[in-house]
Amino acid sequence: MSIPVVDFTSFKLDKSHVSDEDLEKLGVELRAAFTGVGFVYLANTGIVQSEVDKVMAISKKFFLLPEEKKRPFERGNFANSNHGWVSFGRERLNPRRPGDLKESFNISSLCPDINWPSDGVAEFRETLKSFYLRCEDLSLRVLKLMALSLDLNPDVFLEAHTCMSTDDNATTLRTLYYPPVDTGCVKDSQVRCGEHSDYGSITLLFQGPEGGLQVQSRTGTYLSVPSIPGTVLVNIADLMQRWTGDVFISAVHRVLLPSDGDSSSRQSLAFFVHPDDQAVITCCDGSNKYPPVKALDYLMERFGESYGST
Ligand SMILES: O=C(O)CCC(=O)C(=O)O
Ligand SMILES: [Fe+2]
Repeated sequence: MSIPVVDFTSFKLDKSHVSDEDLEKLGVELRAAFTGVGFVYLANTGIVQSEVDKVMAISKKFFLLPEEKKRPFERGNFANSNHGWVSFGRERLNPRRPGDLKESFNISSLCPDINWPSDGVAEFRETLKSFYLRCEDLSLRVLKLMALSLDLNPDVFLEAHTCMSTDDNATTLRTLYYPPVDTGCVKDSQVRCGEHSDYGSITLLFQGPEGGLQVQSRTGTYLSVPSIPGTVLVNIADLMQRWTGDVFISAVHRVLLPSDGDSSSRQSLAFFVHPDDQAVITCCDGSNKYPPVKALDYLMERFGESYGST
């Protein structure tokens, strides 16, 4: 089993016309990926590598700032409870392991009066905001294709994602930084990013050239997921698996330690798409396999597991 690459040219960003035939073709390809391994690489989406590189470069500049410059932006200091900087080791995506060897910054609010890092990273705000909006655009295209691919009303997922980029929707652009690993300080079973599946509807993922991501296949073995420049990795998250009555698969993934002697850092960007806070997620095939759940209630429960509190 491997992760397919799908050519998204016919529905790329900024394209206003797409034929029904092209939509159907893309739907069939996405369906095969999402019912199989749960991950797909999209090529030619309109989001180009130079945009990704720019976001990674300004992010790295932020992460390398002295701690006192980052502290004021810590997650917990904002009205939006998930927005902000998450310090090194703070999060455990697999609660059975020690804290992940990474730090991150969550952009969960685009509210105009929010305080952004600017000292030494003047372009941080504009670069991340515009990347957020590009990812939002692409996600809506993917959500439409997913509904079509299941022969559902093409708006069934879109109707539950009408408030992205407002405080009534938890969608988050997260920039991640994995510093060089100091093997002398690594705790037993500690890794860069513990085994987990994502919480929301879908995730767009961009890895730096280092790669390192691994995805668990249906048979339980882990596949290496290299970085393919110019592509966007898209994966199904848990609430979408539940929404589709387990038709689309939310696969477990992780990032282990680099090999001995590898002292490189690693970066990635994840755009976690969530339904609107008040959206009630009910199995779209009418199966009632899972009881209806409000998107925000579901998310809060999951955050409680990865941060050790709600
Ligand atoms: O850094 C990566 O490549 C993966 C990160 C991830 O899976 C996550 O933050 O949910
Ligand atoms: Fe993840």
